[in-house]
Amino acid sequence: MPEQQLAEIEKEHFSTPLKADAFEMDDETKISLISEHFTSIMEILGLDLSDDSLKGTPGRIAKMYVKEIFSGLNPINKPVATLFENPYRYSEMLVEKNIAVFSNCEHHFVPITGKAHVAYISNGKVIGLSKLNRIVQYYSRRPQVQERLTIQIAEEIKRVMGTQDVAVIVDASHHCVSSRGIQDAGSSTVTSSYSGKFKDPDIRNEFLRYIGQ
Ligand SMILES: Nc1nc2c(ncn2[C@@H]2O[C@H](COP(=O)(O)OP(=O)(O)OP(=O)(O)O)[C@@H](O)[C@H]2O)c(=O)[nH]1
Ligand SMILES: [Zn+2]
Repeated sequence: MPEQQLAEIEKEHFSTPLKADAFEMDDETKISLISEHFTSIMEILGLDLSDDSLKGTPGRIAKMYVKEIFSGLNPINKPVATLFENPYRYSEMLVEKNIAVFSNCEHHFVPITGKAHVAYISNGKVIGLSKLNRIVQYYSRRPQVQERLTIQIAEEIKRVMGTQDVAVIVDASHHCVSSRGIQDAGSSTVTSSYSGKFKDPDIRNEFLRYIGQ
């Protein structure tokens, strides 16, 4: 098994709970099995799978789970960060704000949608901006709780940039709260992670000002 897959299974307090054999099955087998199981779910619900519009749904869902919305479970899909030298000696914080978050709640498997705002202070290198968006997208593409998503994004930026000076805010709506259950469409959930220099209230406030909070 590739090293990054093993590393993902070895548990940190912020790791997604994964089975030891999580990556032993290939994607095509996962898609085929999920499709079979989803066929059963739809049949139990009473749907007629010979219908032209419904018949492809189990396969579509299986492919979507493995290749799209849960593709971030497999560290093979983790974005590789492009780092650059910092000859211009930019030493202030860099903020990437309003990064789209499309995730799914691990309790109900319905969407979590919102925004992430991330910041770091360079420890020598700078990162290609889009890689910050990609890190957010990668960890969003798992069944999630927002607290863990926030920490996973922060830990990955710290690891890649070799600095503790990282801040992350996620502001998201949970469809399990809006479309079912309590059915409160107006509320959203804000989570944050501040490390290193961002523990300083002045630095933290500068970040909050940039993101308009
Ligand atoms: N802390 C946290 N809770 C979450 C998150 N996403 C969903 N939840 C909550 O997880 C809880 C699951 O509670 P249960 O009581 O087992 O589920 P339920 O019967 O469907 O609860 P209701 O949503 O209240 O109908 C709910 O209160 C959800 O709102 C998240 O990202 N973080
Ligand atoms: Zn939920």
